[in-house]
Amino acid sequence: MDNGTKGMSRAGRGGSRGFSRGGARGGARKVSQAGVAPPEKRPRMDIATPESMSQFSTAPTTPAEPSSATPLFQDLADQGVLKPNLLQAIHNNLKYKTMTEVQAATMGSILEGKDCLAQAKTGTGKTLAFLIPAIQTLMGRPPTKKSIRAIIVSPTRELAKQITDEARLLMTGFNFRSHTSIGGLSTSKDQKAVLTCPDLLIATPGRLHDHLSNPSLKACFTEVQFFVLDEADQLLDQGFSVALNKIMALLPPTPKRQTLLFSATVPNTIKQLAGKLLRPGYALINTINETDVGTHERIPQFLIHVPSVNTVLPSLLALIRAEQASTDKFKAVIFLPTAYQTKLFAEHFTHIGSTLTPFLPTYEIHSRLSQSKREKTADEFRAAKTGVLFSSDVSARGMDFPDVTHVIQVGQPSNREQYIHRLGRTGRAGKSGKGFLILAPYEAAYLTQIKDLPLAPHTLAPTSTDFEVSNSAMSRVPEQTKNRAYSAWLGFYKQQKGALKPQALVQMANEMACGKGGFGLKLPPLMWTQTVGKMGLKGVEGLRLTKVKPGSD
Ligand SMILES: Nc1ncnc2c1ncn2[C@@H]1O[C@H](COP(=O)(O)OP(=O)(O)OP(=O)(O)O)[C@@H](O)[C@H]1O
Repeated sequence: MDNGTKGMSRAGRGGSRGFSRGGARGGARKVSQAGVAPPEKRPRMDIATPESMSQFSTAPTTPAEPSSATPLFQDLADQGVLKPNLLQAIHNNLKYKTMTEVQAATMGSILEGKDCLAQAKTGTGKTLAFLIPAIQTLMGRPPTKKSIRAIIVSPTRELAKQITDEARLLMTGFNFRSHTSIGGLSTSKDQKAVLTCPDLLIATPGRLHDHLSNPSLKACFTEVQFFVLDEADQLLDQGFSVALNKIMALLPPTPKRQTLLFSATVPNTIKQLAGKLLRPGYALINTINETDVGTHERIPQFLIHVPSVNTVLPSLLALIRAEQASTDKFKAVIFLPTAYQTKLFAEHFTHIGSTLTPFLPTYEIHSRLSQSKREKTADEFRAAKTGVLFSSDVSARGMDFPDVTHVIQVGQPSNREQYIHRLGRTGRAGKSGKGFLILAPYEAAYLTQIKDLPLAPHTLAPTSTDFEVSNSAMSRVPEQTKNRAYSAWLGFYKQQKGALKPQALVQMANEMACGKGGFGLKLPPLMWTQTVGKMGLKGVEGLRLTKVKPGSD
């Protein structure tokens, strides 16, 4: 538990960054230059009716149209919708004067009390678009009982912490308390903090559900006035939907509670669901033109097809070398499909980064690390001028690491949306960036999911030195890491649409485990029979089985 006047590290660093090279501000300026922007350039906004729920309307009817040449936070204060002391806090604590396009498009409606489903590209300031109205809610009608008044739900722990930092910075000078409730932290400490009814609670779904179902904490949730799902499509999707449904059912019903859904990607299924969660008359706002794709034009995207599973690592090395040479401050996020592959790639690169000139430090974030380690690494990478962060999807959404020059996705993302969010870790707040996707032949089916996105083919031939350096680094990676990465690889690819048949999949995994350019093992790792059964690979030739659970011998 912290008071709102403390702890402002991340957002403070981001506080003076502007949208100087186009991007969101450029977009917003287009709206206002002509007084009223041409229809295709305007954010699509509508007041939803049940009939209009399945699509975003083109009718710009909300009062959030910017009124000056560049939409300013001051405009909202002049219209009487933003409180003057909150405007001061935005100016003084965040140092922002200009609204981004999504902020200009949504905040009028939200500050007037409407529910909202908002879609805007990655890195365009959606967090403040819901945080500012959240804080204004805290400044308004006091609750009749002591209660948490605003809740923000985030799919990942790191994002929850980041939102808390930004909220605390904005709340500096106000007497509000916030608390972050996330998995991986002491439950009893967390419960004690929740029991004091902080004004603003930022939580991950599992922990929030635990609190809501705890009778001793029930009283703290009686007057929640403001409820946000950040990365709403992910929260309402299969993995989280059960927890989310329970959360919604446990929150005391009140017609006065405002609910907001925000994301850079909103598939149609989620638009339909929104109708059930939001009150009638909610605002649908989409700042992405119908003809546009969900990625930024200024981030060139490249596709690298590697010829085999054992050219992935040397190709990645060749790519890092080439791209490092092309920029002063190479700062990359490299996404892998699973936690254990992330660990393997990070341990492998640790032995390489130190040999490069200039030295490239390695960072690693995934769910197999302790929460404190995850947070420490996120903070270190945020502050880093250069380096390579190997990450699983825990950093795919929302994370705002400053000045990331490259996003490299190694292996297929779990779906189309995840590709867009991962790419969005670069080119944020109007900055430039570059994206690469490295696919092996067995991943070709994934391309149908992103066929409309502008990926240009990129050829890359790793040299014999790349192979040598990669193999030598791999020989120093502990065998346990390789064994786990092998099993995780099989588990991930077995589940993917258009995956190889089981026999071919195991053969590919074995090639990776023992082939040159791969893990360099003498034999494929032993697999626990129960794991093999769960993966649906029972009886597949080529697997080496053990009845002993790994790690228990
Ligand atoms: N009005 C503004 N002017 C300048 N910079 C801003 C403004 N609003 C937000 N930013 C900065 O823009 C960056 C991206 O914002 P934010 O993280 O909210 O993006 P997002 O749209 O939520 O991205 P994602 O879809 O990846 O979650 C942050 O560093 C934030 O501090």
